Amino acid sequence: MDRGQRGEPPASGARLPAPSSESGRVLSLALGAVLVALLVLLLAGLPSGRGELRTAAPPPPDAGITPLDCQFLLARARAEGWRHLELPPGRHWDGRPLAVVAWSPADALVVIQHAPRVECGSLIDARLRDSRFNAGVGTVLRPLAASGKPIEVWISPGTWEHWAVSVVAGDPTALQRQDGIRGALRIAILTAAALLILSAGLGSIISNSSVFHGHALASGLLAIWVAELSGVAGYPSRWLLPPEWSAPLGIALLLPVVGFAARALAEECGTRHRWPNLSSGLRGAMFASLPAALLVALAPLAWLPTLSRAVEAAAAVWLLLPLGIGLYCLRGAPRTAVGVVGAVLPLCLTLASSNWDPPLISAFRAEVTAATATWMALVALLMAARRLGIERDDLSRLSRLAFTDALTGLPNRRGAMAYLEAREGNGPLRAQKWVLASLDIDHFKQINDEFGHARGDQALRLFAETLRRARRHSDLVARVGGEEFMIAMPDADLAQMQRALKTARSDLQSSETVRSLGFPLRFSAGVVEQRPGESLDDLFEQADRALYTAKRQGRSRDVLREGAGRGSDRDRDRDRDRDREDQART
Ligand SMILES: Nc1nc2c(ncn2[C@@H]2O[C@H](COP(=O)(O)OP(=O)(O)OP(=O)(O)O)[C@@H](O)[C@H]2O)c(=O)[nH]1
Repeated sequence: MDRGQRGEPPASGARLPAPSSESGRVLSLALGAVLVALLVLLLAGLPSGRGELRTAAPPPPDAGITPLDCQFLLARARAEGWRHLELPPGRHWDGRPLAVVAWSPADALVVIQHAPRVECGSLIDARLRDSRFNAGVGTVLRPLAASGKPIEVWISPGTWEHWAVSVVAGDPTALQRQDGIRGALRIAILTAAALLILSAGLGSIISNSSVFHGHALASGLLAIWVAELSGVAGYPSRWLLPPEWSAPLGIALLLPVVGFAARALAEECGTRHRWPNLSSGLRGAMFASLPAALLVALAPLAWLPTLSRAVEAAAAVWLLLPLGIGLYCLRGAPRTAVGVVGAVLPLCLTLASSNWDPPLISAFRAEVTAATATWMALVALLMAARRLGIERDDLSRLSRLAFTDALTGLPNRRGAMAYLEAREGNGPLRAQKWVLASLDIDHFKQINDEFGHARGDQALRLFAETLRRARRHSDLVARVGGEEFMIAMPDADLAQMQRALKTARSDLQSSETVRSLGFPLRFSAGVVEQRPGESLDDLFEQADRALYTAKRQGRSRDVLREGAGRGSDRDRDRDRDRDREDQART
């Protein structure tokens, strides 16, 4: 018998198995809800298919719109040499009503002139000036087919110059529809970003993991960036940041958004283990993106056009890293690789396309950029939730293994202690009192020596099975040492324990399987009932002492504890010596 272990206090570091991937599941559900909400919003935001033309309405009186002197602006545009476009007759108009709309994520003044009519507005408050167009400065003209004069559009130099203001002319109904889609898209993307913050925040609270804290912060920055980029931050009046911050932040926040996602996605491919230096570099770049964004936001306005190009180029190149890492891990972890590449590629292409401006992206540039960045953040969060779920499951499996005895499948000493400690707390499973039996197979060494270790193992398994059958459903049976077992009965009395032990003994005697082992399987037991105020440590020690007594008295019996006090070390040493003598005689 491995007695040394008997008197030890329960392992204080014993932990219950970790919870399963609950937080991962909650997050997946939350993100699923994000996608559904997006779809619903998009459908609800689309203009109706009846093709009705929205009519112009005066701006609401409380909108704070200062009237613009369009003639003055026209003179200024000519004098300052604003960007000038001409829509000549014939190709663009033929006498039917014609809509002309200018839009851009950045603010700019737009003057639309078809002599003698002049319309003007700024892109920021355009939607308040003309209710027919929500996402840009527009007007509806009815130019005479015979008129030889072109429609002229003047655009002031903007802060995001390479995001050229798009000017479209055509059927008013079609253009209003496009304008409606644009507005719906902007709101849907912003809603997705807001829901991302909620999901990541929820993940932070549930898991208390730094991974989700980071995602929550990045989602917050993403939402501000999307709101500014899409112009939703100025609708119906500015609600997020003062207008002078719109362009600087719309440019600068791309850096941390990309920096965080690049690092998070690269980590999904196990970068930290494979290329620790690269991982540290990405981490450093992620943190550096915050002060870099601040510097860009504080830079003089005149620098912004150049900085805007530089930021987008840097972001596109930066994203090549997770893209490359994702492609590299295609072989080892194809699912993760598809996730990483699928997350990064759309934004990468969108940013890179600013150099050749394909028409579709050009027309919806702000929306496509915001949507692809939100998509990247969404997939990064989903992947993190999935990975954390898998890690938790693995941990849970590992701790189950650590708490279980491999030979018999019973809880081991650590598992038993964790279980008993958990039931000592104030939870609903709290037991008022325990009855404990310490069991030890008699002369097991002899069995091993005579019949071999394999037969010994078989005997241990049979013994465990017999105890399992003899216990009540609520009782704990554990293998706490080599041939040492334990039965713990919550809220029971001594008689119940004695009955269970009696059942086990008679089962062992009558069992054909045990007989086939070729030797009898007997055990000794020390039984104790917990007294008020008695700790589990004390209870174990008392059960231990009772077991020694049972061994000393000739084995194959149960001994209830005698007296209430704890035995002295001298008593125990004396018992041990006597026991050794017994063994030698046997
Ligand atoms: N087959 C097998 N034997 C084990 C296992 N774990 C411990 N043992 C053996 O169990 C025996 C325990 O011997 P002792 O502690 O001397 O106890 P005992 O022979 O049962 O004597 P008493 O307890 O006094 O009746 C040792 O020979 C150990 O090698 C196991 O997993 N499988």
